[in-house]
Amino acid sequence: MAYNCLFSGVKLQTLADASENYHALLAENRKLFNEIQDLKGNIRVYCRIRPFLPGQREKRTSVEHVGENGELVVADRSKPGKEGHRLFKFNKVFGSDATQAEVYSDTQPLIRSVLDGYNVCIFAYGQTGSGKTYTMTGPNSSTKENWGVNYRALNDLFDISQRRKSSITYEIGVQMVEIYNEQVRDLLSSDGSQKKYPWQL
Ligand SMILES: Nc1ncnc2c1ncn2[C@@H]1O[C@H](COP(=O)(O)OP(=O)(O)OP(=O)(O)O)[C@@H](O)[C@H]1O
Repeated sequence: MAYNCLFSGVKLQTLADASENYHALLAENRKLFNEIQDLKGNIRVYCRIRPFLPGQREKRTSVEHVGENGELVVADRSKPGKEGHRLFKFNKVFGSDATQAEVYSDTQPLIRSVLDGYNVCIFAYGQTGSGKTYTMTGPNSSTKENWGVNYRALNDLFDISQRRKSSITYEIGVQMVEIYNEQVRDLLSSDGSQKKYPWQL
C-alpha cells in the first residue's frame, strides 16, 4: 500500500512537470512565432492586380512586369521608352490570376498574433472598382473557396480560439462602420438616431 502511494505520487509529479514544460514550450513557440511576424515587417503592403472585366478593353497603361521580389512595372503606351515606365515596390504583388486563398496566405499568420495579444489592422485601399470588396469580402455568390480576407480571418479567429478553449477564454466583438463623405456611420445600429458617429451616450 505504502509502495502504491509512493508510486502514484511520483507519477503525479511527472505529469505536473510535463504539463509545466509543455506550457513553457507553448509560450516560447508563441513568442518565436510573433517575433517572426515582427521581422517580416510591422507594416506590409501588398498589391493585387485585378483582371480585366468582361467587355473591358486594355487601357493605355499595362502591367509590364511582376517580380517575385514585389516589384511591379507599369507602362504607359503613350509615352516612349523609359519615360513611360514606372516601377513600384511592394512586399508582394499578386497577379490577376491569384486566388482568394493565395491572397490570404500572407495575412493568415497575423490572425494568430491577434489571439496572442497583438494589435492588427488589415485594410484595402484603391480607387472605385479596383477590387477592394472582392478581396476583403468576396464575390456575391460566395462559396468557401471564394471567401475574402474578412471571412477567412473570422473563421481562423473562431477556429484558433476554439482549439485553445481549454486554457484561454476569448471574448470576440464585431463593429462595422462606414466612412463616407467624411462621415462615420455605425452599420450595425438598428436605431437611426444612433447611426451617426460619435455615438451619444
Ligand atoms: N480579383 C478579381 N477577380 C475577378 N473579378 C474581380 C476581382 N477583383 C474585382 N473583381 C470584380 O471587379 C468589380 C469591382 O470590384 P469591387 O466591387 O470589389 O471594387 P471596389 O474597389 O470595392 O469598388 P468600390 O470602391 O466602388 O466599392 C466587381 O465586379 C468584382 O467582382
